[in-house]
Amino acid sequence: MNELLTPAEMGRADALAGNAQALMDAAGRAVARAIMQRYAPCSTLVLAGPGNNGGDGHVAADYLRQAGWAVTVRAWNKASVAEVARAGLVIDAIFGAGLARDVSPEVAALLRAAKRLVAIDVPSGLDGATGAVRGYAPQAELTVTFFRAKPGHYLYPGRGLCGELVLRDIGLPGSVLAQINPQTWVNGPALWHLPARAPTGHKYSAGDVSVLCGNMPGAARLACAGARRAGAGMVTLAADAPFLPPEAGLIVRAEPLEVLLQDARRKIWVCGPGLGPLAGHKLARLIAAGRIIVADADALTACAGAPEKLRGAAVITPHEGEFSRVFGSLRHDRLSAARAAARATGAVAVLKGADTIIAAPDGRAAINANAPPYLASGGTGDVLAGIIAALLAQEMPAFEAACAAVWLHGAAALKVGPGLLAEDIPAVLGPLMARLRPPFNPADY
Ligand SMILES: NC(=O)C1=CN([C@@H]2O[C@H](COP(=O)(O)OP(=O)(O)OC[C@H]3O[C@@H](n4cnc5c(N)ncnc54)[C@H](OP(=O)(O)O)[C@@H]3O)[C@@H](O)[C@H]2O)[C@@H](O)CC1
Ligand SMILES: Nc1ncnc2c1ncn2[C@@H]1O[C@H](COP(=O)(O)OP(=O)(O)O)[C@@H](O)[C@H]1O
Ligand SMILES: [K+]
Repeated sequence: MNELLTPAEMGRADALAGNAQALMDAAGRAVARAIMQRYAPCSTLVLAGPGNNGGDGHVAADYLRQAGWAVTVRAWNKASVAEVARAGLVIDAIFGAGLARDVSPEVAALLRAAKRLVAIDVPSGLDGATGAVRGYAPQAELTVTFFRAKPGHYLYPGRGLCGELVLRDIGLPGSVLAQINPQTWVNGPALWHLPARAPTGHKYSAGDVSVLCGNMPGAARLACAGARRAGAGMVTLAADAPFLPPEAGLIVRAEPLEVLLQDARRKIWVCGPGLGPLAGHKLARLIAAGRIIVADADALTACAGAPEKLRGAAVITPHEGEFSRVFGSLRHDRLSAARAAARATGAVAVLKGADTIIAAPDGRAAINANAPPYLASGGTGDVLAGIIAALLAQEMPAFEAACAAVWLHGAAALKVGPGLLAEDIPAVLGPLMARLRPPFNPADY
């Protein structure tokens, strides 16, 4: 159920399944049930559009009436703002997957008048492929969608407009997915497996991560803490100058980068957090040396307007500001922009934010949905870069490593709770990862 289907892919699923009438009956019934489970009977107005979304609305009205509800159905172009405003509950069945252009000001005025609104499939005006609003889209209390959710249910602003999202099975067989071959998922443990630790492993076999340290050493140290707690066997803070670390166990090397690169075991590098103006030069050096690189923060800023300089990095982790600096301003379709960035650089692109997108150069993409808003706190991105590096060091493929790290980062933040500081995240990673790793069974070895 992790797959996300664009409206176009959902159309193909419908066509492959065939029995349109039965699907519509199941969809309308699912909407009526979801409403009856959450609301007391009240004067209900269905705004029905010209396509199948409107058809679902008619069916839902029939089921609600059978249950004794007072329901009026109005065609979307016949309803008045006044009757919408009077209704106790409005069921928005105007446009769903067939939204083809911006909604008109007249439709927007109708939807705006609703006091309480339940959306069928999507709030009308919400682009299911991108999460963008086309003209206007109302705030729903509840959105009932069918078979598989859409990217727009998980991407802001759409995610915020859906209210509670309910996904219902309507009898469409999962086997149609084999023909559609969806390439977008909600991020979660079903997409990746954390590597097992061999009982005979040593610190280098669990992975060696080096973190470049520059003029803001706190950021690099946070990345080190993330990497150490996410299971890297050896983590080195590569400082250019002698540096006294307060935490025991953090290995600091003050040799020049060229000297450190002579050690072939130093395969995985975090380049960027707190690195300062030398970040561009150091990134180029690491790429030339064929290292596996997580490029973050200052390394991204050093590539402003020059995404080709990131070719050779394994994972890039821009927030929206850094992304815009490198790739140009982000418009309404961040999912496509992240995919294009991954294609252009050959790196897995992690576009960070409330709805972090992880995109692979081959077109796969995951949208993360478990991160609480208090994760937005200085330094949490540095910790994330370290977690990704640690999972790369444990030989997870780049897309899976980035997805797993983003999910663990969000889950860790939830576990810490409000008031979180970046340095709280590493401490809770161990127990979280222990639950997800394959069970350790000596008999297997
Ligand atoms: N598997 C599933 O999930 C199932 C899904 N089902 C349901 O089907 C829904 C999709 O149905 P759908 O394809 O008929 O499209 P829908 O959204 O009703 O709109 C199309 C109409 O709107 C019009 N139109 C578009 N934009 C407009 C605008 N801005 N302003 C004005 N008009 C606009 C467009 O006009 P046109 O562009 O052709 O001029 C066309 O007439 C889906 O959301 C779900 O509810 C279930 O029934 C069964 C299983
Ligand atoms: N509203 C939000 N909800 C959930 N997570 C968020 C939100 N805003 C930002 N984040 C997450 O917080 C982290 C911030 O990283 P970043 O912007 O690099 O900050 P820093 O440079 O201070 O480490 C990212 O993982 C991002 O996905
Ligand atoms: K709708």
